[in-house]
Amino acid sequence: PALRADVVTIFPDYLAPLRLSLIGRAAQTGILDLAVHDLREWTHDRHRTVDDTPYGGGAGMVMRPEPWGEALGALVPPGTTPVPRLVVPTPAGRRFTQAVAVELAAEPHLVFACGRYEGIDARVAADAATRMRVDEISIGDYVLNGGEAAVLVVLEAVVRLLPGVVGNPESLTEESHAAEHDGLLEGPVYTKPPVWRGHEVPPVLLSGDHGAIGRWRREQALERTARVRPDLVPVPVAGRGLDGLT
Ligand SMILES: Nc1cc(-c2ccc3ccn(Cc4ccc(CN5CCCCC5)cc4)c3c2)n[nH]1
Repeated sequence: PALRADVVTIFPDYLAPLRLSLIGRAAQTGILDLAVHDLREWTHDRHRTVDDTPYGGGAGMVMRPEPWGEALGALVPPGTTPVPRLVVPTPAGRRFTQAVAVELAAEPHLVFACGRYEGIDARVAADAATRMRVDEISIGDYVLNGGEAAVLVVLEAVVRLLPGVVGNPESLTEESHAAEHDGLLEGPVYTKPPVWRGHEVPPVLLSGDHGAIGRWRREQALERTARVRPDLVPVPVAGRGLDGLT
């Protein structure tokens, strides 16, 4: 497979959507080798306890280190090659962007640790870091109840970049945030009918003048980016003039 992905969670059913559509097909065709594991497999008490009260006080509960240590030890035994990257979703992680998705898509093996409660005992990541690259990732500045939704987001963004997953690889380079698109947002898209409820498709798109269409689309991308995401509008660097922006 191009990518092996192990997901550890106390809610394995939450990852069921990964069996659908594009990602499901990638798993079926063997491009992706996906395994979802229930963390409670690595508990040994009658109540299969995975959480406990936080040292230092504070609200909520913290996930105990022992089950995580055993789970990661079982999935990544010492000496495993290639060494996987451990992706730990957290509000306190580095920002997940298209560039990070491209980075992760180049990895042969990803292990996702889905936390719940107020998070995972910090020693789990510290201990794992002695054996693998630990990547704490935030999918945005808002607080979820756990890491599972973040794993769905990360895996969707990563798997669609793998060769053979998306029918038309061209579509991967013309979209928003793609480096080839200068990281601009893509403009509006249209299909038949040419007029719908009185709304016309911009005539240039029906003109067949591909130069004009390309310029129009660029202008639309710049306009939309300036309106919706001014932070993404490239600032012309001295000496580089407008190249690539015309
Ligand atoms: N991008 C993004 C990812 C996540 C995410 C990912 C993984 C887990 C695991 C648990 N939660 C819930 C949660 C809630 C509140 C806090 C705040 N923190 C608690 C300790 C004391 C200081 C404050 C932390 C964790 C998660 C949340 N949310 N958003």
